[in-house]
Amino acid sequence: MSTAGERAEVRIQIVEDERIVALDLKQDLESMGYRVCGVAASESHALELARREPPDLVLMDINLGAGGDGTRAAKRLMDEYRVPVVYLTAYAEPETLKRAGLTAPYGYLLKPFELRELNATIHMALARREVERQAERAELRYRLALDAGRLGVLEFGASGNELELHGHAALLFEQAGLPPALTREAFMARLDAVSQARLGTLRSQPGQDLHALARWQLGPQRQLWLEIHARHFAQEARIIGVFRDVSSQVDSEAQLRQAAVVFESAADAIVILDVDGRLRAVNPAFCTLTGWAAEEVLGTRLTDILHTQRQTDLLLHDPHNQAEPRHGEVLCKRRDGSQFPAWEHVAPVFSDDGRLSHQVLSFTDISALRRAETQIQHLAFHDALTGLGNRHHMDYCLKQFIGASDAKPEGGGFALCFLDLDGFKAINDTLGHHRGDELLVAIAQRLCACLRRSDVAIRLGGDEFVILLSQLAQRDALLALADKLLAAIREPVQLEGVEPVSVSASLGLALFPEHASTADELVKAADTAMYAAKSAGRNRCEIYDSHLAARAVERLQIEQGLRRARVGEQLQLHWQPIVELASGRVLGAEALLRWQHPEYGAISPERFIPIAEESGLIEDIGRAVLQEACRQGRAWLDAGLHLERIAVNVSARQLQREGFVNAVRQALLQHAFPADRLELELTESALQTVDSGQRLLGELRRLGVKLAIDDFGTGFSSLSMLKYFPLDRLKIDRSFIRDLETDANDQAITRAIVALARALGLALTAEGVESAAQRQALQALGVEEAQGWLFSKAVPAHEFALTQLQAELARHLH
Ligand SMILES: Nc1nc2c(ncn2[C@@H]2O[C@H](COP(=O)(O)O[C@H]3[C@@H](O)[C@H](n4cnc5c(=O)[nH]c(N)nc54)O[C@@H]3COP(=O)(O)O)[C@@H](O)[C@H]2O)c(=O)[nH]1
Repeated sequence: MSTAGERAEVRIQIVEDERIVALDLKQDLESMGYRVCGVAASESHALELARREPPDLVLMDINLGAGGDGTRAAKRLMDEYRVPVVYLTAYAEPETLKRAGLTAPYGYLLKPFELRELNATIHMALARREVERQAERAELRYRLALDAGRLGVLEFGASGNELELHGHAALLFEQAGLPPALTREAFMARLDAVSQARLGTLRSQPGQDLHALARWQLGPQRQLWLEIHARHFAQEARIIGVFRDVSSQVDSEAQLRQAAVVFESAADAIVILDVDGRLRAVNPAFCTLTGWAAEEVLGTRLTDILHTQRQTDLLLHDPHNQAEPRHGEVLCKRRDGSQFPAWEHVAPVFSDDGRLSHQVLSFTDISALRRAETQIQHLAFHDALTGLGNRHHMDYCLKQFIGASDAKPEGGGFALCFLDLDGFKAINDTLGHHRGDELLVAIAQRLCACLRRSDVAIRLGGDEFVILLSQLAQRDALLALADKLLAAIREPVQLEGVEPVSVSASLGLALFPEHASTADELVKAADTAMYAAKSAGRNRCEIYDSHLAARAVERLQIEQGLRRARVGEQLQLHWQPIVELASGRVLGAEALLRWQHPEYGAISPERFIPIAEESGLIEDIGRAVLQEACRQGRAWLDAGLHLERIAVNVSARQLQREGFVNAVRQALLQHAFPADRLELELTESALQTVDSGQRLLGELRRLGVKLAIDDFGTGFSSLSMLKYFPLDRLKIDRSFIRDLETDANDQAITRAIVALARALGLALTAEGVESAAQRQALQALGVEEAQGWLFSKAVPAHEFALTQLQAELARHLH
């Protein structure tokens, strides 16, 4: 732009409808050193010239005749091209002056004027325009600053309630749904209390500045953070402030602070790597986990200090695969060289231009997890008590053994030994589960001591063990090992706080592939053989053969049949008389159970009673036997058959069952049978298995029933039990009676039992008397009562009653 001092530069446009006047004026101007850049005679021409080359000033005639209105042209030139206009006119009446005044002209010269007046007016106009231009530029800079900083401006008086808002303030209020025109109070009401107070105080502090970070309530759920810088301009008595929305900045800072806390206090190690893989920051957890101090590792490469070079570790840190977050297990090493497994997460950080700038790596030590997994794995495959393998382990090993055997048809066989402890339940029940567990652990150790490394010992549960014997298909070798195992198990075991105990075991052996083609078949075959060993008297080993399988099937059939059989139906009580030897009088009768199977006919109690005991069915059967015996006893009494007693066998399982005493009481009450005419026969071994035998027998005694020890002399119990248990009678086992007339030992034992019974005040009955010689021998030894086939086998109740009544009748007749 030209200035008045540099006239050659000042471009002036003339707008004059009278051509002569215009030319004169042009000459005058040029003579004064101005450049006339255009002469127009009309409104439109003037605008067209200005559009082509905007002048520094326009000298405008107001009345352009047909060319239009000079004031209208002046207004458009100012508005559209920011060109200052000076009116040169002959008119000065009020209406013209008013119209011209509305266009805010830069000068108004009445024609005729002198050139020096014109020159001075031009000078003043240009000078004013220059000042305005500077103000406009300042305004632009101010606008630009407001825009760039997204600043709002607020202005209010030291008194009063009006508020002016400029800049980006309006945008804010638009967001809040507020009208752009707000009162000062409405604005202040949304500020937090502290900022409200400070801004309020500023009104009474001319010349003071305020810088505040204020919370401004935008809506019920939303608030903005405003950074406000305000000043009290004393002269204007106004407060003007600029403010900007710094909410996202405040939020970011809060997030940064939170992130810093997370970084510092996280339990996971966190490492920040630059693009070269060098450590730029580590958190305290990193130092704790690895043993490195931060200053020792910053700047080093991660691979130099932390990771072992496993394949998975390398994959996680592949430089060609860094754009995606990734995680995986890695093996880390500590400062001292020790290693630990870790779960690592790597996340890339990108700069604004999308380039990878850093990587954030976090990891956590998963040693404890891995240890727990190993432990769980071990627990899943091992017995927690003994440490031997469990059923899963057996299944797994059997698969392996069978696979190896199939791969090597010649000589690849192996054996499976099924082992069940004899009498373990009694020990568990009498000494308690802790001692039972101790015993199992000791047995497991002994088994292992007998085995080779390639054999596998398993505890299936309870007192059942399985041993897989690799490449051992020779029967001799197997039996030798079985003997070794049996001997090892028999050795007394010292348990804590009690006398040493001895158990035996029953072993069943089956060979693969000789006896089975699958794992299940093999286990079943060995189980069958083990049962055979148990049935054959325990403490022995049986090798599987097909007969055993047949017996096992038979056993199963008996068990199934027993489940259906009922006392009084298929199961009937037979009665064997108990005789006074001197007179031959029948004193009583022993109830003996008989089973008439609808398909297989009569099944011996020696066969089905042990199965009923093993399966637990004896508990219900025994209860029914008691009921039936009492019912029958009552019926005989009512019929005039006055037996001194009836004897009923009671098995160990019945005694162990809770409520046995009640069951006896109920049977007696239900059938109104006198308690003192009922004698319960218990074996020595049954007594040993009952936890509190003394108490139990005491309760039975208090009911009034009699108690006899059956098969006396065959059990393992000590004689001291005779002293402790409240007994009434001993029944000499028939094994001592069989050869009594000829065998001096049997005589000596029987004599000793007679003496013992007398000394303890116990009654005595001999069992299994088959011959008159045996009867005499017993009488000679002082035995007064007996039973046996010599007198009668066990017979049905009606037959027994008939015989007794006939005998009584005969006695009466004599
Ligand atoms: N818990 C229960 N056990 C019972 C019950 N009924 C029987 N049993 C027990 O079954 C075993 C076998 O009994 P069984 O085949 O009846 O044998 C008994 C007699 O028949 C037999 N006996 C009797 N006299 C003679 C004889 O002169 N010679 C000879 N060879 N045998 C004879 O002895 C058995 C009597 O046994 P015991 O009980 O020991 O007196 C047997 O153990 C029965 O106890 C029942 O209801 N419950």
